[in-house]
Amino acid sequence: MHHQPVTVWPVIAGITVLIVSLAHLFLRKERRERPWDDFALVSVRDETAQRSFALHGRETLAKGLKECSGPFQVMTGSGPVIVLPNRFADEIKNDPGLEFNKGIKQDFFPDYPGFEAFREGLEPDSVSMEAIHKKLTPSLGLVTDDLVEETTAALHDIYGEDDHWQTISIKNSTLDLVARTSSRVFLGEDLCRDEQWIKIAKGYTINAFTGAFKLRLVPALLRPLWQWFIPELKALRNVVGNARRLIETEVVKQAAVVEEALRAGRKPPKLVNTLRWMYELAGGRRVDYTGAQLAFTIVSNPDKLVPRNAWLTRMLPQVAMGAQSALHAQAIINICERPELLQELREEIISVIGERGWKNASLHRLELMDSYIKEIQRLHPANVVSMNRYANKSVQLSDGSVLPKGSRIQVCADSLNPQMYPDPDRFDAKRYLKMRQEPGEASKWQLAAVHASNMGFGLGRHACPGRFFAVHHIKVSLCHMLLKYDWRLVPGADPAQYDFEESVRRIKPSFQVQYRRRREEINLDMF
Ligand code: HEM
Repeated sequence: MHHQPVTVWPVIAGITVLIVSLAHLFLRKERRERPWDDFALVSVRDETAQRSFALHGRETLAKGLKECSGPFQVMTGSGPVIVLPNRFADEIKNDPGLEFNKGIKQDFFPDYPGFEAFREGLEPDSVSMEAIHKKLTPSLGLVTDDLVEETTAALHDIYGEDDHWQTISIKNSTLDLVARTSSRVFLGEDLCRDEQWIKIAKGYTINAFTGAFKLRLVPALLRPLWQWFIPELKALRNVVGNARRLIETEVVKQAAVVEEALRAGRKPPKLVNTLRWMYELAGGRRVDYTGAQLAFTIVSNPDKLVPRNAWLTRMLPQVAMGAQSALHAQAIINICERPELLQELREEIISVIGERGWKNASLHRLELMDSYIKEIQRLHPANVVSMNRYANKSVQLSDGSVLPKGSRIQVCADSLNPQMYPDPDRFDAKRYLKMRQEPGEASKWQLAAVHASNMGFGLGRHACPGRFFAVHHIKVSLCHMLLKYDWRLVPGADPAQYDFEESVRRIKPSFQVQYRRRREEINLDMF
C-alpha cells in the first residue's frame, strides 16, 4: 500500500513558533509589567495599584509624595512608572541616559506601514524637528500675518457673527480652530481649509493608537503577519495613502513654484509653512513629508485614545494640536468666570496691538495675557506630572536610589508649593506678571520659559520645542476671541465638566459655553 508522506516539518515549525511566541509573551509581560524592586508601589482606597492609578491618579500621586521620602512607583495600564518628587527635576533634566522617544518607539511600530508619523516624528535629528528649531521658531514674525488671516476666517466659520448668545462645545470648537490655524502654518493656505485633510488629521490618531494596541497584544514574532489582519491598521494604511496623495501634490506644487523661479533667474516667492521649510532644509536628504505632517497633527483628537495606552495617553497629548486646543479651551473657560479680568485683557490687546500692530514684539508685550495663560498651566494643568523619560541605562540619583535600565520615569509638578507661590490655591492672573517685575526676573517667568516649578512645557533637553510657536499662536487666537466675542458659562451648568484618566485631566467634549459676537474696539484685521 502507498503511504502518503507525512509532512511533519510544517507542524514542527508551527509548534516551535507557538512555543517561542508564548515564551516571548510571558517574558515580555514579566519584564514590562512587574513592579521594580526597591521602589514603594503606591495605591489608594484599597484598590489594586493599577486601578488606583487609573481611577484616582492624582490622589495616588499625592499619597506617594506624602508618604515616601523619595521616588516611588505607580502601576499604569502598560506597566510600572517610577515617579520622582519635583526636587529631582533639575538634577535629571539633561541626563543623556534618560530618553524621551524610546518609550514611544517601544510601544509603536515605526517600521510598519501606517506608522510613518512615528518613524518621522520620533527621530531626534529628523527634518521635521529641524524645521521646528531652525525655521518655525526663528520665523514666528513671518507666520503672524497668515495666522491672523486664518484666525479671522476660521472664527467666522466656527463661531459666526450673530450678536445673540449661542451655546457651543468649547473643546470641539477650539479643536476645530486650532486644527485649521496651525495647519495654515504647517501646510499652507489650501490644505488647511481642505476638509479631507482635517478629517485625516483626526482619523489618523485613533487608528494608530487602536491598531498599535491590538498589535501589542500579539507576540512579537507574529506581528509582521498579524498587522495585515487588524482592521484599524488597514484603515491606518488607507489614511496614510490619502494623506500622501494630498501632501505630495502640495509638495510638488510648492516645489514647482521654486524651480520655475530659479530657472527664470528670479528669487523664489517667500512661502512660510513647515512644508516649504522642510523642502528647503532637506538638501539631498529624502524626507517623508506626509509622515512629518501627520506627526505634527498626531494628537489632534486626544479624547479617543484607548485606555490601555495609558503611557502614551500621558505623553502624547502634550505634543502639538491636542495640547494647544486644550489650553485655548481652558483660557476661555477661565475667562467666563472672570469678567473684570476679561476687561483688563481687552484693554491690553487694544493698547498693544492698536498701537504697534501684529509685530513679534507686540505679542511679547501682551504680558498680562502671558501671565494669565501661565497661571492656567500652574493651577489647572492638564497633567500633574511631566518629563516622561525612559532610562537607557541605570541612573543613580543624588539620594542614592538607582533608576533601573529600562524603567520609565516621570517627575511631579510642584506648582502648589507655598514657598514658591504664596497663597498657591488662589488663581491670580497677575502672579507671573508681578514675578517678572522683580529685578532680574523679567524673562524667567515668561510663558515660554521653562522652570521646575511650572512644567507646562516640560523641562531640560526634551522641553517642548514647539512652545514658542504655541505661545505665539494662542496669543493671536485670544486677541481675536476676546475682542470679537463675549463669553460666559451656560447659566446653572455644572462647572466640573472634566474627565480624569490617570493623572491627566481633560475637558469633556460636552462642556458647553455661551458666546455672542460683539463690536470690537479696534479692527484686528487692519494692522
Ligand atoms: C500649548 C501647546 C503645547 C504644550 C502645552 C506642549 C507641551 C509639551 C510638553 C510638556 C513636552 C515635554 C513632555 C515631557 O517631557 O514629558 C512637549 C514635548 C514636545 N512637544 Fe510640545 N507642547 C505644545 C505644543 C507643541 C507644538 C505646537 C509642537 C510642534 C510644532 C510641539 C512639539 C513637541 C515635540 C516634538 C516634543 C518632544 C521633544 C523631544 O523629543 O525632545 N509641541 N510638549
